[in-house]
Amino acid sequence: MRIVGLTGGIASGKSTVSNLFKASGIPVVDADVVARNVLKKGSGGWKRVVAAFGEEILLPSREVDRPKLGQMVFSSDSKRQLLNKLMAPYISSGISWEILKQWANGAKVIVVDIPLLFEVKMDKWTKPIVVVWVSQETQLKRLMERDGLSEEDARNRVMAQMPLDSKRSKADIVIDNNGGIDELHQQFDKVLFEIRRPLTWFEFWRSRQGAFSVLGSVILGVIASKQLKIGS
Ligand SMILES: CC(C)(COP(=O)(O)OP(=O)(O)OC[C@H]1O[C@@H](n2cnc3c(N)ncnc32)[C@H](O)[C@@H]1O)[C@@H](O)C(=O)NCCC(=O)NCCS
Ligand SMILES: Nc1ncnc2c1ncn2[C@@H]1O[C@H](COP(=O)(O)OP(=O)(O)OP(=O)(O)O)[C@@H](O)[C@H]1O
Repeated sequence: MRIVGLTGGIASGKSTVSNLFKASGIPVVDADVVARNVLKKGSGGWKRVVAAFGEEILLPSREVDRPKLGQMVFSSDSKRQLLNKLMAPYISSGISWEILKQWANGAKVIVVDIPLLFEVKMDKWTKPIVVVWVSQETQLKRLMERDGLSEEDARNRVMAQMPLDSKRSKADIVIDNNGGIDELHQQFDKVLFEIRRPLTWFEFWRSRQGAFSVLGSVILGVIASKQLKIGS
C-alpha cells in the first residue's frame, strides 16, 4: 500500500486538496477528524484534557469549547505543548487504526492528511510527501477570511507550526497554492498521475493483496515440501 503524506500549514489548502483526492476515488485519512474524535465528550482524550485544563474549557453540554481551547493553546507555547503531549498517543493510534481499515478494504493508494506531519515525525511512514504551500501573506489572508480571526490570532496560529518554507524543503511534491482554484486543479492532475504510478515491490507487499500473496506462497511452499518428503 502506498501511504501518501499530505501536509502544509494552517489554511494553506490541505482540505481543498484532500477533497480533490476524495473526488478522484482516493481514500483520505484526516488527522483533524481523528483529533476531533479524540476530544469527544467522555473519551479517553477528553478526560485527560479536562483533567489538565480544567472544566472552564467545557460548554454547558460538557463538550470541549474548541474556540476557547484554541484561544488558550495558540497564544501559549507551554499550553499547546501540554495539549499536544496529552492528545498525541490517541491521535497516532486513531490514525493507525484508520490506515488499518483502509488496508483491510484492499486500498492500494491512500492519502493521510496531517497538518503536523513533520512536527509529530510521522513523515517516515509516508512516501511521497505532498506539501501544499502558500506565501505567508496568502496564508494569513485566507485564514482570517475563513475563520473570521484577527490578524494577531491568525499570526499566533501560523507561528505555532513549523515554517511552511521548511516543510516545502522536505517535500517530494510541492503544490503552490498561491494562485486560483483553476491553477490548483492543473497542479493536482499532475500529482494524481504521480501517485497513481504502479506500486513498488515494497508498497505491493505492504498492501492486503501483497500480504495475501506472500501468505499464499508460504502455504504452497509448505505443502509442496511435504509432498516431496512423502514422495521420497
Ligand atoms: C486546539 C483545538 C481544540 C482548536 O480546534 P479548532 O476546531 O479551532 O481547529 P481545528 O481542529 O479545525 O484545527 C485547525 C488547524 O489548526 C492547526 N492546529 C491544530 N492543532 C494544532 C497544534 N497543536 N499545533 C499547531 N497547529 C495546530 C492545524 O493546521 C489544523 O488543521 C484543536 O485544533 C486541537 O484539538 N488541536 C490539538 C490536536 C492536534 O494536534 N491536531 C492536529 C492534528 S495532527
Ligand atoms: N487556490 C485557492 N484560491 C482561493 N481560495 C482558496 C484556494 N485554496 C484554498 N482556498 C481557501 O482557503 C481557505 C483555507 O483552505 P483549506 O481549508 O483547504 O486549508 P487547510 O490547509 O485544510 O486548513 P486547516 O489547516 O485549518 O485545516 C479556505 O477558505 C479555502 O476555500
